[in-house]
Amino acid sequence: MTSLTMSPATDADWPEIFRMDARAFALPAPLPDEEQIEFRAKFPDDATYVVRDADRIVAFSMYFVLPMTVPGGREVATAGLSWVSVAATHRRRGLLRRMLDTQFADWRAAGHSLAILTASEATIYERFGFGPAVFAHSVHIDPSTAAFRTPAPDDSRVRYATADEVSTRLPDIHARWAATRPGAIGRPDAWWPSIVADRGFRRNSQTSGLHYLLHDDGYASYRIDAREHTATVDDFVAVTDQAHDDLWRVLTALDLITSVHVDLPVDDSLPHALTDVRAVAVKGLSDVLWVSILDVADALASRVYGADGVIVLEVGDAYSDRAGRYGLRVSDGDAAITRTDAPADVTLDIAVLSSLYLGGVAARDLATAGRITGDAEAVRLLDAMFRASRAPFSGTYF
Ligand SMILES: CC(=O)SCCNC(=O)CCNC(=O)[C@H](O)C(C)(C)COP(=O)(O)OP(=O)(O)OC[C@H]1O[C@@H](n2cnc3c(N)ncnc32)[C@H](O)[C@@H]1OP(=O)(O)O
Repeated sequence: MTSLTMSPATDADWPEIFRMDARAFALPAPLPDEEQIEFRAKFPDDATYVVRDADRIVAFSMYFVLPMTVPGGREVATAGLSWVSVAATHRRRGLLRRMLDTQFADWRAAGHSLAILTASEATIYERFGFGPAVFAHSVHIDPSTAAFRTPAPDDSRVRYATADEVSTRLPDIHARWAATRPGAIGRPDAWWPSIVADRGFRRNSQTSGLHYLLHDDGYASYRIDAREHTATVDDFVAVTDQAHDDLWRVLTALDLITSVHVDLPVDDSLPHALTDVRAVAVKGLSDVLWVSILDVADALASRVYGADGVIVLEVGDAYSDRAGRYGLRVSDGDAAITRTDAPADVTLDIAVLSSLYLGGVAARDLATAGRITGDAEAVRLLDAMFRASRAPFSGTYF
């Protein structure tokens, strides 16, 4: 390990970083130049690390600063860990741990109270205090049975749009949507070109480019698989219920399409708007966003709660220094948090508290699974406090 050094990435490192990450993430390699340029434009200069073995790069990690909506509607700047890769030649020698130790210190120094990530595997990040916090249903919709209960409006405001129109309209629509959903991740300006660009490596020879549907209060993009006659929704954002239904009326009535595939929030209203609830078949449940609370008092004070009350949490943390006893006093939905010596009502790990944070996992279920201990009354209160009015949905993979 002594020959291994860690330092911020320099401009000259990027071609090698792209080669290494393409190998690690099983992406097509080499990545075309235009895609490398697009990716590079998304990365901040001051938040990237490489590990070198002599003069070769053998590991990389970075983070974005990403706004995330928390229950109650406040937007919190989070540290979004991403592009973590360790060369197959150097795996399981502690490089991920070493990079994360540095990232954690950076996040703390920058004053972030929350870190987030989209995980390649579900067994890696709990040891660092991350818990799965946002889930999505992967669904297949059968257009032949997907009839809406109410007639279509005469004046549907959904239209096909060009990439240029979409580029102009999406940022505003997306920001308006993000304010309505806990867990929604805001997209930095530098991300839009690559989201709309529809680059070739995201499709195979049978798959169409992106088709864009636009509404004053929403949009959707999808691709068609010409051999399977399926459509896969790439992005779906609706600020209003009307936009949601108007867009889905179009997407569920695409001629010659036998199945529409999409990831939906777990509380999406679509099945209930249809005459046949089985038209929306849930094929899987995925853990789309992991959260780690970095500063317990700050993070817990940022969100709004579903029930008032007083509870003492005994938080465990085997990775860093978040362990301790925290008193949570909620009044009119707002919390005051203090360190306390009072007896604990419930005991839970920092990863479990992080899973609860956005309201996407119920305290009751975690207690049933043995991940929270405490008497039934305390668990009921914890459950009621951490509920959110809507299931969280992040909407962006990074
Ligand atoms: C946020 C993101 O970017 S998610 C993407 C993560 N990257 C990938 O999946 C790309 C392919 N994989 C890799 O590049 C690497 O295998 C990594 C990054 C997952 C792991 O890197 P390594 O340097 O091998 O991990 P490191 O040796 O530091 O292990 C740290 C701990 O995590 C554990 N661990 C590492 N990888 C895994 C895994 N895939 N599954 C379960 N546990 C794992 C190790 O056993 C070790 O446990 P311990 O310290 O508690 O005993």
